Amino acid sequence: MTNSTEGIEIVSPSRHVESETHSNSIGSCARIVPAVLIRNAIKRYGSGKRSSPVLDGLHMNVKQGTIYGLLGASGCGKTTLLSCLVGRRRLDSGNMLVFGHEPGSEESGIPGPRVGYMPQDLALHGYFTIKETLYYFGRIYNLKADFVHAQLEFLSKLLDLPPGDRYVKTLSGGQQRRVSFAVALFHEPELLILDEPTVGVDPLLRHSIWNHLVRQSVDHGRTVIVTTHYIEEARQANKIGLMRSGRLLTEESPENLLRMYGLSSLEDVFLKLCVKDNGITPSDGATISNAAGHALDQTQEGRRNGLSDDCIQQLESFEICNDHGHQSAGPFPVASFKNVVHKPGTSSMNDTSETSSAVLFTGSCSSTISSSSRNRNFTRPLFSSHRLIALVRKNYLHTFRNVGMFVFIYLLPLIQATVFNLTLGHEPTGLMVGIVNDEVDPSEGLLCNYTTACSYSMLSCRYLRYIRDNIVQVPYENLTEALEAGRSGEVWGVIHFGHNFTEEFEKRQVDGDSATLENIIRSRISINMDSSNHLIYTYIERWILEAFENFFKDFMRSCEHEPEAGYIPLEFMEPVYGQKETQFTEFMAPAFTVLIVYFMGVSLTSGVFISERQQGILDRCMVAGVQMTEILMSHLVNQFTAMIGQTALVFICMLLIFNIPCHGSLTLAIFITFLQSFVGMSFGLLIATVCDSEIGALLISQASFLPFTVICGVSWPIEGMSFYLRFVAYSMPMTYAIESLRCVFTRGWGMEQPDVYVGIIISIVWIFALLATCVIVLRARKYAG
Ligand SMILES: Nc1ncnc2c1ncn2[C@@H]1O[C@H](COP(=O)(O)OP(=O)(O)OP(=O)(O)O)[C@@H](O)[C@H]1O
Repeated sequence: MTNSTEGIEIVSPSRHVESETHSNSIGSCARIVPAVLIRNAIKRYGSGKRSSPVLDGLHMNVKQGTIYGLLGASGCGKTTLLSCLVGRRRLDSGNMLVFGHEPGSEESGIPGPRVGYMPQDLALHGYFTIKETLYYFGRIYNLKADFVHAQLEFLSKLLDLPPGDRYVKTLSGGQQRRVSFAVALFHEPELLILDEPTVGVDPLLRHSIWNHLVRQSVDHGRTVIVTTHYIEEARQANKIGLMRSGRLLTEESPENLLRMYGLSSLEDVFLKLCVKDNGITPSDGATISNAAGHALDQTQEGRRNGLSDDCIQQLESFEICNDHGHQSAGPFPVASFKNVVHKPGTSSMNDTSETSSAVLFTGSCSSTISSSSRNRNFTRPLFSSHRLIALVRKNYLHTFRNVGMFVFIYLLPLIQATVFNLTLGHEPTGLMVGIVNDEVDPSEGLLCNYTTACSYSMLSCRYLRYIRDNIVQVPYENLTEALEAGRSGEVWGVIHFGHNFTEEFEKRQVDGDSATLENIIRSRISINMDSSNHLIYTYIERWILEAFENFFKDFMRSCEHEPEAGYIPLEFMEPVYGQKETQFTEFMAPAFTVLIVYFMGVSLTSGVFISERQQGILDRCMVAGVQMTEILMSHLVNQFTAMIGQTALVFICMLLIFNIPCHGSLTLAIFITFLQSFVGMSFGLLIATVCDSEIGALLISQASFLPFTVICGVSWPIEGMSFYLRFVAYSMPMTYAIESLRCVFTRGWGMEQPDVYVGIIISIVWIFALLATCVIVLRARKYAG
């Protein structure tokens, strides 16, 4: 009997029940291979005293081609059970088989396209449109284009979805849940696992959703496990499992439950069972019969369904067989799935596959199902191109639809490089230095003159003219006043000339080796410095010395003496590498380039799949068959292009805009930088695999910034560190690379130099080590495929 609501065909529950009776009446073991079979399932969260079982000896049996309504109060463990069924969690003990195999095993094909999962969380990308969402999953499942198109139209009508170009984030909660539901239905899986699909859906639509589920089970033999808070809507299920505190109180058809308890509503039945359950302490995990009194255990149920005793024994031997870990050796169902073609009408997948039969039982109950589309072998390659393409495309959309992210990726490195060049390494200017020149005495006519001749006249004034403009000379009347200005921070230092400086200087020149100590003291220029700022102190000291050298040599020249005569016999010749006046910026530039790309890599990747994991998107994708290695690879592909852009921008900024010279091969310099970007990205991925929250990832990446920066010799030579700390410094991922890049930039060295190739080799070793650790962590956390 069929009805129609808004043009959608509604199949009445009565027809559905009729069909179930029919299928159950076939007394073949093949027919009873359950879609889901669970025995004595135990699952705890956490460990130690605080942990209590969420699943507590649960038994469950779901026949193929039926709808199973899983009901229970909030927190009773429904979602946990479903996540174990889809292979995202493992039981602590007990047995669970889906289509005859343990979920998560390769043979089961779950996770994978056999199952359609609608989690409780939305688990969708908000920046996708509805159409893009469904196309995305279409690519993940490798569905044919015409099938995808047809399904999109069909499900849009069935679920009354908003226009396909609406972004998911702009939809109402109810609309979003319907899109989520559509995703679960989209590829027409054999097993549908739906966690509260009808929340926020109006009654009319709920009705058509249920009718669609009924039709899926009746017409297409699909199995549906559905949780719902609307207990009465579960009347349309073939069987209901009433769950409480991690156990099933009963597992029966709605009609039987109502009949057995003589009640008119399932809510009342549930209430009655709960009241009974309060007086019961389950011993070895509550069985259906001991909990409810009236409900049947699986053996009884088997008898009701007309199964032979042999078959029932086989079902009962499930635990024994599985405990030995030899599914194929024992009497338990041994399904061997091989690839089959599955198209709309015949198969919707693009996978190359073949139809085959599957041995379901050994011994007297052996039976085969030929030409069954269920018997597929989902061997998982390391990655599949269609899933990888879907993931890469998704990542690009995420980047380019998110303005903040785009700016972060491409403008931030540019801004950082610009800020670096504008702020670091430049000579300080406007440094106030006090001058106390006791030689000058206007009352006695002793004033500064500006002669350049060979004349011992007011040499103090002559010397001061050689001091760079970076120093602002502030005259003071006397030394006490000037020193006071120094103490109060008005000047960085005080230069003092004695009363007869020029005279004493001349005497010292003439006396040479026989100059007296008194003469030496009177002829010197005394300087008091504020050394609280080391860099400024160093600059002023250097400029004062430099000024004296220039003054002295010029004076000697004006007197036609050899300029070097009488000056300290030290001469810094042309440097082997670089110039005499090499800017600090040039020293810092290679290190800063590495720093920028490294930490951009870390920041970009450290949060990549954390939000997806938090929102349940990652889980949903993995239930769809996506493997963690594919997710990692897709991020590597995406970050790769971002890294190319970032490295190019940083180099353009450094070399072209701020004219930092690169004396070696530019290609080599870019290669070393690029590798460091890769190291940063790998470290970021590791953070993402370890952390469960974005804030945790942010804290780790931020916390690593300062120690890494300081210890890698970015701004201070490693030679200045203590002996043991140097080992730590050299074990950091950036240290050798910075040295290597400096060698290329400033020395112009090439690959033949050990200092260069060691940096490259160590970067590559770091990349492999970090990525391998990622995979290990993901496997340990059960996120790997
Ligand atoms: N990852 C986790 N770590 C620790 N405890 C958890 C975790 N997930 C669930 N739990 C706890 O396990 C219990 C069962 O949770 P579950 O989500 O399976 O219940 P539920 O029946 O689906 O509830 P609801 O109907 O509200 O969704 C709850 O007490 C919950 O707090």
